[in-house]
Amino acid sequence: MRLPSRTPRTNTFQRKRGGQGKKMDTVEKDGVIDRWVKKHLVLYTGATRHPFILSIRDGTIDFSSFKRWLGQDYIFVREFVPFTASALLKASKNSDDNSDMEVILSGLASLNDEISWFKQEAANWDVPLSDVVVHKSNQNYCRFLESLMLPAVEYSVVFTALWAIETVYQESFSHCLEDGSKTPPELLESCKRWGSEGFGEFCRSLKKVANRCLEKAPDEELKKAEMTFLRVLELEIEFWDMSHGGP
Ligand SMILES: Cc1ncc(CNC=O)c(N)n1
Repeated sequence: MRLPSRTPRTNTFQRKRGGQGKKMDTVEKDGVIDRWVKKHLVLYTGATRHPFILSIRDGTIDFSSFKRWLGQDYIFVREFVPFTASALLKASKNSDDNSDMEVILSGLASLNDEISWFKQEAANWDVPLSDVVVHKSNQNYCRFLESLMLPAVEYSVVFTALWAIETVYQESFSHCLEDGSKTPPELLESCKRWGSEGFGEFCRSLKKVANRCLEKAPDEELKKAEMTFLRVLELEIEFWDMSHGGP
């Protein structure tokens, strides 16, 4: 199978210049993150082009799957808040760049809106959030987040996870908004939450921070961060499987 080539939109330097690969010196060198995405492209594509997402994009999604996802994701996002807060705490202690904290803080602020949005959306879809039974895949993912909140976990590892978790959603939901997609109108709001250009910009900021930390990290830490990236991809796939009605 030939995998689709990625658009050069991750290349912010080139984008800002409005260039289409004019001169070699305008092409930014791949950072650690891009190298990992290329190295693990099959797993990455598995997480960002999952059948659940493809069924939203082609309009064949079963709304009961969407409702299952909604209830489970609300639980996940509640756990994601303290995880993001733990990243903020590490940024305030370890970071050599003051703007890191602002990037995470904007993420926390949008999580505040997101929780309200989930409550409203659940009410619209008649999903009672108070009696959602947490699915095993979700439990595993939440437990993994908890393990990353421990003080001993390095900042670069936490940031890699944060970037990967947000980016899987961004790449997935933006795919449902592209020209030619047949996303049901009822689901457009959800897709825009993560698929919008604003969220894309946020993910690029996360990536810059992650790359900067990883470039300075010793080999051992780099290995840990790469394993964490892979684990996030696996957990995201399991989360989609669960939503899609898988095991
Ligand atoms: C399972 C999962 N992964 C990533 C996200 C996106 N981050 C915050 O909303 C999410 N909501 N759920």
